[in-house]
Amino acid sequence: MAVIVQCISSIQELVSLASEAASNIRTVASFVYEDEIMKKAELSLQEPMRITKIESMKYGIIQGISLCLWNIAHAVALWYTTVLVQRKQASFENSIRSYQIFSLTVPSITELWTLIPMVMSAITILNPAFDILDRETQIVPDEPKATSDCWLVGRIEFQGVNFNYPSRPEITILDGFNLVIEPGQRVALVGPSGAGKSSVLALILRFYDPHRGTVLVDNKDIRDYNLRWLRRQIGLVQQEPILFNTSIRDNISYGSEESSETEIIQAAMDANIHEFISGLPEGYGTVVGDKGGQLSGGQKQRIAIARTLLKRPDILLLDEATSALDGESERVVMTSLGAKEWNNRGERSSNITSITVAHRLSTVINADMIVVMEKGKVAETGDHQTLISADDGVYSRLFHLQSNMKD
Ligand SMILES: Nc1ncnc2c1ncn2[C@@H]1O[C@H](COP(=O)(O)OP(=O)(O)OP(=O)(O)O)[C@@H](O)[C@H]1O
Repeated sequence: MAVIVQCISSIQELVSLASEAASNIRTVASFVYEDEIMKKAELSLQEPMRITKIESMKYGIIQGISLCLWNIAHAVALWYTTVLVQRKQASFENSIRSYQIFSLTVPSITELWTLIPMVMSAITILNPAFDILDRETQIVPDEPKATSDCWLVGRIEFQGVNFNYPSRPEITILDGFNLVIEPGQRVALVGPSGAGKSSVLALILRFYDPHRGTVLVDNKDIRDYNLRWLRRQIGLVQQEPILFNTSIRDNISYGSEESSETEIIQAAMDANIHEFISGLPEGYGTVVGDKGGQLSGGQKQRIAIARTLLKRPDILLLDEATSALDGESERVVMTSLGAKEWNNRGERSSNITSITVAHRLSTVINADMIVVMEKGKVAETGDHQTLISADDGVYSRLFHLQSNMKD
């Protein structure tokens, strides 16, 4: 059984290698790595080939032996039938009847025997799938009793949150993390790479639950909300937006299919991408290609922002979402995001709460509050002016470093 598992894992390795190489073909080609990929593919096929050869031989031998045994049994049965008839110990009629039953049933039994290895392989292949299906999720996505009938003002609070990823329990990502974000605040999370900024966003979206401490939204433990409903109130735009191989219109209205053309255009305008789309021969009907391959990084990001704005979230999370935009374009997008109120929905009178994770500090100077993170903790908070005036502060140091690099 172990050999079958090994064979399957080698084939899975090959499939993932091939799909990874195909979807990253530009990187592969630019590093002239095609031959290496082929070598790796051949290498990963060697073991399944060796196993398949041995298994085929075993199967052939079993088949041969069973066929041989069947023919011998056939001959013995025929011979014994003749003997019984000659000795008048059985009538000819009964002997033929018994022989017929024997010759019809025995091949089926032999056939069953040869099927056993195939059945065992099928069970081995299916077992991991059943294990996944049987796995109980710790975060219930659709708890009917959980809160889902309100709208959010967008106050977020982290109370003494300790967090580590389940795959690396020994590494503490957030360590006694405390933060209060008031409704409508535009907050920027900054700090060195690996400080835990994106992990903060992951906890707000409840991709994970904290190990210790509480995340509160509108003063209520995030675990008391219906998860699907909560995620519908939150908009997330990531650095690498996922676009589908369909029209720009469908990509923007993804998840908000009921939106009108006017609303789609307004979202595109807010994301500063309407002008570009209008200039295309097929406008909003332009198909963007596989993973948005026919668009630039900045255009993809702006379409993703438009898609999120159309969702009209109460809380907006931007994880390096404007990193591919030029300064002017970024300024326009950030200004329009800052002014979002959704008051045309008649439900909000204040701005939406937004949390932006950014490396380029020039993009966060207008934030209401800048949170500087270091090693899973809040190192400093304040607005740009306050933080820049603390000469020995982390923010001040990072800001001057980035300004000097530009000069
Ligand atoms: N899914 C995951 N499983 C295990 N560890 C992870 C996972 N995602 C992130 N990490 C680890 O958690 C730590 C914090 O990552 P996080 O992405 O939150 O940092 P960050 O401050 O946003 O970094 P960056 O600015 O480089 O994006 C890192 O050390 C990272 O390796």
